[in-house]
Amino acid sequence: MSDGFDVVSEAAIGDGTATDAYFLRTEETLAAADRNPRVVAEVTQDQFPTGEFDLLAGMKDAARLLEGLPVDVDAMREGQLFDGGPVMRIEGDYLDFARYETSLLGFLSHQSGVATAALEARRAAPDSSVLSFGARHVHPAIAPMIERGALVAGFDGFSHVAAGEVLGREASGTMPHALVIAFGDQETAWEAFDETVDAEVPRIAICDTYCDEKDESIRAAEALGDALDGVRLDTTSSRRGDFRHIVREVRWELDARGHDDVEIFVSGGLGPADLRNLRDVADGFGVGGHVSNADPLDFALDIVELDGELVAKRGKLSGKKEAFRTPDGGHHVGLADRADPEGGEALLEPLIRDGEIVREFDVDAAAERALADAEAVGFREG
Ligand SMILES: O=P(O)(O)OC[C@H]1C[C@H](OP(=O)(O)OP(=O)(O)O)[C@H](O)[C@@H]1O
Ligand SMILES: [Zn+2]
Repeated sequence: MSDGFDVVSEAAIGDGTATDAYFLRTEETLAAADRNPRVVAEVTQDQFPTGEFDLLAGMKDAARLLEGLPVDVDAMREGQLFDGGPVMRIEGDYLDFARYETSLLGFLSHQSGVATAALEARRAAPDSSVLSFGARHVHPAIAPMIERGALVAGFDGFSHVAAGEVLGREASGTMPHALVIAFGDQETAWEAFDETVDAEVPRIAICDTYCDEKDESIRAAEALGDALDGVRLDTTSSRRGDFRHIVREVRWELDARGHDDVEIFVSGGLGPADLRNLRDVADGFGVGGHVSNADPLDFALDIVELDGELVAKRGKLSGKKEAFRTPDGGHHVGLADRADPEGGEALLEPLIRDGEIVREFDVDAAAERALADAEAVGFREG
């Protein structure tokens, strides 16, 4: 039992002991029978298209996990939207990768679920600044995964500092209600923040701690003057009412007093519908739980060829398959050794050859792909 935090180590993930016990028993049993068949195994969520697209993420860690194993892997690129069929295909001797199934599916399922939810929010306010704020809702060890999933979906930033160190990005944010409470009043807290925090950090005052949002926003503008970059309204649900009307009132009162340049950021329980409702009156959003609490997707790993023979358990499709994207944004599944009758392009590309990763990973490129593909397929519109 560890005397540190109850988190799985990178070493356990890397050596494959971050796995379900039955895979180690499977290894033992096959090895004792001297069986180690050559297989093709596919990572799939739905065997056939369902009409609903999801966003693929988590591929960097998945590739890192399989790196060095004597397998060949083909996979879709991160940022690809998909609807049915394989997102990854592994070819090799089964015992060379069997134990990695648990972490492989965990890496892909969780970050893809997060990225898919983040894409819903991103597309709800395409011209606004949208930050991932939800790290507090989840186990700290997975904060980098959450924040990376948000970046793959095109989010503008995130709040978790240590995740930023892992991802090589600066975390950002505003100020908590605790700062106002700890100083005893709003002006003292706002002024202390302005006097203390690095000048590069935007001055965005939380303006809903004790008084009405209009009142505190005007006071923040009067207290900080030109130093104020924005106000954040995080109106608690018991007071929220018509949040859109509140934001418009604050905008009106700031502009009426010459503070047109003070931006309005909103946060607190926001989902895609809220962003659609507020995107023309607010300048930016902090989205937490909608992204961080997203359900993982439901990927499974299935053996579909065994020593060259077609195999599949009930409910799955045998044979090496391909996912195709047709020019009209359609997505369908076919056998990999046959041309696509509808002229679609194959989406799986080399990821690992002889144990070596043959692909770069870039979240900005993934985000570009995600936003373009979401447009092409009409991702969850309306
Ligand atoms: O609701 P979500 O979308 O999950 O986003 C997390 C909320 C919670 C938190 O507010 P508070 O709990 O008031 O904390 P703070 O004072 O730090 O803003 C933060 O400011 C976000 O608004
Ligand atoms: Zn708060």
